Amino acid sequence: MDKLLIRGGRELHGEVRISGAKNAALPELCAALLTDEPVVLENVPRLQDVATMVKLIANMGVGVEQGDGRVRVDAAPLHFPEAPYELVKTMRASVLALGPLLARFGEATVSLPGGCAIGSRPVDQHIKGLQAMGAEIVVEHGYIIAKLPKGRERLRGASIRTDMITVTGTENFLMAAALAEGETVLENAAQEPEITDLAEMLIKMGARIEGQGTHRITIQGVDKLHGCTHRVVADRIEAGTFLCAVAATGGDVVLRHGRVDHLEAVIDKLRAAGAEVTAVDDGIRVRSRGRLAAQSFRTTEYPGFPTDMQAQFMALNAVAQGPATVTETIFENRFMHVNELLRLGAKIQVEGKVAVIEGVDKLSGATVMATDLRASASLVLAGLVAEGETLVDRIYHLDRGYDRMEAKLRGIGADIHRVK
Ligand SMILES: CC(=O)N[C@H]1[C@@H](OP(=O)(O)OP(=O)(O)OC[C@H]2O[C@@H](n3ccc(=O)[nH]c3=O)[C@H](O)[C@@H]2O)O[C@H](CO)[C@@H](O)[C@@H]1O
Ligand SMILES: C=C(OP(=O)(O)O)C(=O)O
Repeated sequence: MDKLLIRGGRELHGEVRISGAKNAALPELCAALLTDEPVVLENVPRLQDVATMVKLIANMGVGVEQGDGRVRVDAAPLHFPEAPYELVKTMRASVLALGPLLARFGEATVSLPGGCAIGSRPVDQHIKGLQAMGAEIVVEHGYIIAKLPKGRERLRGASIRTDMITVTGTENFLMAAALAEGETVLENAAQEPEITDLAEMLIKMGARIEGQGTHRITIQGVDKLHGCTHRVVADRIEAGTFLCAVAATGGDVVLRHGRVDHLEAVIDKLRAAGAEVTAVDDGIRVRSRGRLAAQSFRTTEYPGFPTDMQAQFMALNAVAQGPATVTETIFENRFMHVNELLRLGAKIQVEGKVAVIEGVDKLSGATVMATDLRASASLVLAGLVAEGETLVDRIYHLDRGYDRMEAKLRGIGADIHRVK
């Protein structure tokens, strides 16, 4: 099993190219299932979840060609509208196949994604919303089995208000509603940039959507969608991770393609901590010197502080000056990195949803174990600032969602290597 060996204590300097967003590429690969014409996605990140999604749709009979960050999807030959457990178990985003399959074929069988390290993550809201659109859904033997009632050819538009804001739920409804009969109104919709990017792609395919980027999205269903070429939006979480890395280690780095406007909550905290963050031509520049001031924050839905950045900012707080509280409001079990940070010498106490961090002068390298995607990134950041060697085990979690992270870090001066 691959591990990362990091020798900490180096400043980071230079330029990093931010890849396309995992959390946009995954729904967009599923959106390509909505049409029998070819769809080309550009700027697709090279990471394990994308490979899994490609495998999942290829298994349905879809033609997929890949190369140079482009993926061409031809869903005309799709004949098996199913997502089996073996492929779904490693990636919750597989549930995004449900809406498009149901909308185009009137049936779908998708394995329940199951719980994962960060929380139980049910999909009840996805099911409830699609039922409101006329689907008959049962959950049996670990599968969501959905179909249209006899005599119906299309989903019908509906007014859907979810109990909480759900990102992939909103995406499933957007894709399903694009081909439904009549109008769908999504109240309490997620506003993440990945939602807006998906909506823009669907509009290129002929969908009629208004209100993306707000809590109320209206979709007028159309009979047919066509092919398109779409460039995946830059990954704000990858950019945020590099921002925290440079802020914590010190240095001066430009994140090419990074978007300041998608990271305001994180950048506000970095500036308050003492890092200099500015918008530059097609990118973000971050400069940092000396010890930062620890920052308290609560994770909330976009445009609030993203839960997907909580672990990385916690690593920065661990070596900053003063106390800070971090409150995780989205997932019930997203402090798995804390015990590993403690092994590096951090001082953190967790009480329910709140972690209290007392910044220490230095961390010291040790062997630590990654438990989920962003926890892994947090441990890498901690390793970059720790004295001596840190070995991060189980980095398959990191590979799920980062495009060659260690190569990018090496490119700006980090001493980090993949070892067996
Ligand atoms: C592939 C992808 O885009 N993943 C992102 C997406 O995950 P994902 O879309 O799975 O996260 P949601 O926005 O759905 O989850 C928000 C909260 O709602 C709960 N919930 C959600 C749906 C449902 O049917 N029932 C229910 O109870 C969840 O357990 C969680 O507590 O948004 C999360 C929150 O920003 C991010 O951390 C993930 O990186
Ligand atoms: C939790 C994440 O992803 P997923 O929803 O794919 O598990 C993430 O990107 O941090």
